[in-house]
Amino acid sequence: MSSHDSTTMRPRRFTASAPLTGRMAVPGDKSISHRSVMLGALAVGETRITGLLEGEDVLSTAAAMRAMGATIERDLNGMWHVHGVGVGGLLQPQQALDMGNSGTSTRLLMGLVATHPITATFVGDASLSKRPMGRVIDPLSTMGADFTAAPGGRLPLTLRGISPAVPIEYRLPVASAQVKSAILLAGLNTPGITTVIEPVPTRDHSERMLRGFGAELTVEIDGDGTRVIRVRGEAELRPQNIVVPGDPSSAAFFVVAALLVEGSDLVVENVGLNPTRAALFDVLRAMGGSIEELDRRDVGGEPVADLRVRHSQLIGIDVDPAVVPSMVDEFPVLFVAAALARGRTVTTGLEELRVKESDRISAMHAALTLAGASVTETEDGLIIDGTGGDLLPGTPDGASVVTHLDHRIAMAMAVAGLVSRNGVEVDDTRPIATSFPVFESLLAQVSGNA
Ligand SMILES: O=C(O)C1=C[C@@H](OP(=O)(O)O)[C@@H](O)[C@H](O)C1
Ligand SMILES: C=C(OP(=O)(O)O)C(=O)O
Repeated sequence: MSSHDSTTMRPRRFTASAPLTGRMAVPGDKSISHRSVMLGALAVGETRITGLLEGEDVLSTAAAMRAMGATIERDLNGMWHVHGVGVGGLLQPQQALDMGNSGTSTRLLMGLVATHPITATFVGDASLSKRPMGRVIDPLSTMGADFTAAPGGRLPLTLRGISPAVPIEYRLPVASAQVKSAILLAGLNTPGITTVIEPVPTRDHSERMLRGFGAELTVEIDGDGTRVIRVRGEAELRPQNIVVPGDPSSAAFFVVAALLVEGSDLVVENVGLNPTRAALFDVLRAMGGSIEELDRRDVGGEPVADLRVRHSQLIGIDVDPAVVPSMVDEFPVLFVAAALARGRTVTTGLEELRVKESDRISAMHAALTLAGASVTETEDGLIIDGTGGDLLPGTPDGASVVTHLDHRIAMAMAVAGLVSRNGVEVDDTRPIATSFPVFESLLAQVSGNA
């Protein structure tokens, strides 16, 4: 599908909202959902998953694991049942694996296939086909896998896996949980110890879940914070009962919307607050946002709380680049918060945003500018001078913001529409279904339009 295919695009104008009130729950965490399906598919026996995110990205992972031999079914109560093939037991897929829009599916599955004696071709949509895969091709080649990729190390690509593979010690050149996870998953079916050295911590769901499934995995933290992660190969994974916590990256849109829309007082239930994911909420609090944690608890080995969010006058800040990995997907909606804050917000260190589903720095620069915000683009971030709480003008008649097949641009600009005078026209809402299929219905519910 093309991002400019006007025959099938689904445009929508998001307009000024009534206060967001009541209680709502966001769907399951996307990162944890992908990993639940993958690890379940590698365990021998039945893994049961409650709260799985049923978004297109996770369904791409499930289809690929089925194509490689796992049985994966959803029952009438919404519980997912995965019967795995065992580490080393993945079968050669008969057709190309369609990864849709999902970078996580692609990179993590490349890790799995790399150390099995099978060949798989990975294809994806126009957005995914622009994204760099060299960052996983390099370490997986060192382990012995062989790749034929489109120019620039992109999809479509064919991967010939190898078994036995060679264990490696790899220092991540870029802060990426996907690269880390690809290598750890490759290490599962590799004799000996595979080591990933992570100078900047990224989301640690793979480490937590691999341990939970019974893999021998250790994490050592050096004096300077560098993490050394070792996994012993030829692992035997044991099936698990998994409860997936709510996705903080999805909660982010409603938290920001409630902070910005006057009169809002909203409780977002069951939000995952793993410290490697939750920096957005700290940054918003530092900007003056009222976000209260209620009933902190553990769900599926992850910290979770209900968040009570009340409308607040936000103040611009300089965002510390050290927090970037722990809120990497939340910058589009943070930019919207900054556009309504009093004063200037400066973000730096966001180079990775340029290689997500879209170049999120330039996409948000263009989108917010069209909606009437005051935004300057730099090499590695945006500088935003906020309105001080006044509504944004909104997009002019006949013009719409371009989402470039990027769900987070679509949802961030939907939130901008709620605090605009004329509304914000988004060119295509279809990408929202990759991570948050019920976004629009939840928005209608909490703003009293259901
Ligand atoms: O490991 C994961 O589940 C993810 C890691 C991040 O990507 P990078 O590893 O490319 O930073 C993030 O942007 C993505 O949405 C999910
Ligand atoms: C970057 C994202 O996902 P992925 O890399 O899996 O496409 C995201 O969900 O914002």
